[in-house]
Amino acid sequence: MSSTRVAVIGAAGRMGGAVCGAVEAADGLELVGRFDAGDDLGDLGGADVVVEFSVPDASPGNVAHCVERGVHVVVGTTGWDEARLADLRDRLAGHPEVGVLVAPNFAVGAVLMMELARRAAPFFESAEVVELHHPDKVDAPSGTAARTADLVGAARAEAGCDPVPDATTHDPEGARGAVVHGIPVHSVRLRGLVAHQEVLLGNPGETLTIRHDSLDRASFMTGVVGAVRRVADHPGLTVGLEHYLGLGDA
Ligand SMILES: NC(=O)c1ccc[n+]([C@@H]2O[C@H](COP(=O)([O-])OP(=O)(O)OC[C@H]3O[C@@H](n4cnc5c(N)ncnc54)[C@H](O)[C@@H]3O)[C@@H](O)[C@H]2O)c1
Ligand SMILES: O=C(O)C1=N[C@H](C(=O)O)CCC1
Repeated sequence: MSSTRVAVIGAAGRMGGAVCGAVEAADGLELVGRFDAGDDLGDLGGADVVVEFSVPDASPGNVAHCVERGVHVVVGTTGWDEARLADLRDRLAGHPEVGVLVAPNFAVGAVLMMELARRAAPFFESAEVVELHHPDKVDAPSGTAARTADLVGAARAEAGCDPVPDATTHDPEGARGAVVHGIPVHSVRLRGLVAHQEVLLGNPGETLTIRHDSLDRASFMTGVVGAVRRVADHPGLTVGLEHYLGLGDA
């Protein structure tokens, strides 16, 4: 059987570099292109699948370039809000054979953390998300935290839960953090960290904390390589690796 040709966009970055190594080490995958800022993407090195880990403002244009050329894309870059996803869905309608996976986190433990939080949140009065990352990260809150808050907020709304209780009336410094889908989200940036998150759930007399730690970028590689192998079998847009793992809603 012939190998799958893979190109990486953002190849000079922390994730892109790790992905290039993982692709080179994987059976049945061949690394045919490394692209970074300022490069002409051209024919993408003849790739069947592109892995895209760049920056939020560049990612939609890079993905559009791939889709227009009929190339499947595995996207790890953050910043894919509803408006950007809607534009991508429209673009894919003209290329129904192309598969694109947009996943805020490729670590299996993080995927399970989000799924467990989604299921648990309607059983608790309070829910908050704390994400902790290395200080070279440019976006806040993290894509994982935003997605977690979205999933938790939607599950609570569907179950008819009240808003999370919060008596704060005076917060001149914004200490209560961002609010995503009704869920407070707090971002820590600390030298020494990689990528970590806690989902805090509370009821009278009890709390439940669901925590995930990526201690090394190796944690993302099994998910990325698995997605490269599967993306052609999932035409259209898929948001979240859980859908490739048999978890989550359709
Ligand atoms: N989904 C996941 O599992 C996961 C895991 C880690 C990081 N991320 C996300 O991946 C992205 C990259 O993270 P990182 O730590 O590798 O960042 P990084 O800054 O190390 O790498 C980003 C790379 O993108 C390049 N770049 C900038 N503009 C570009 C353009 N127009 N076209 C092509 N490349 C361009 C930069 O030069 C750089 O080499 C971030 O959005 C981050 O949040 C996602
Ligand atoms: O290191 C990063 O940057 C990460 N970004 C993703 C996010 O924003 O959720 C995934 C975790 C690591």
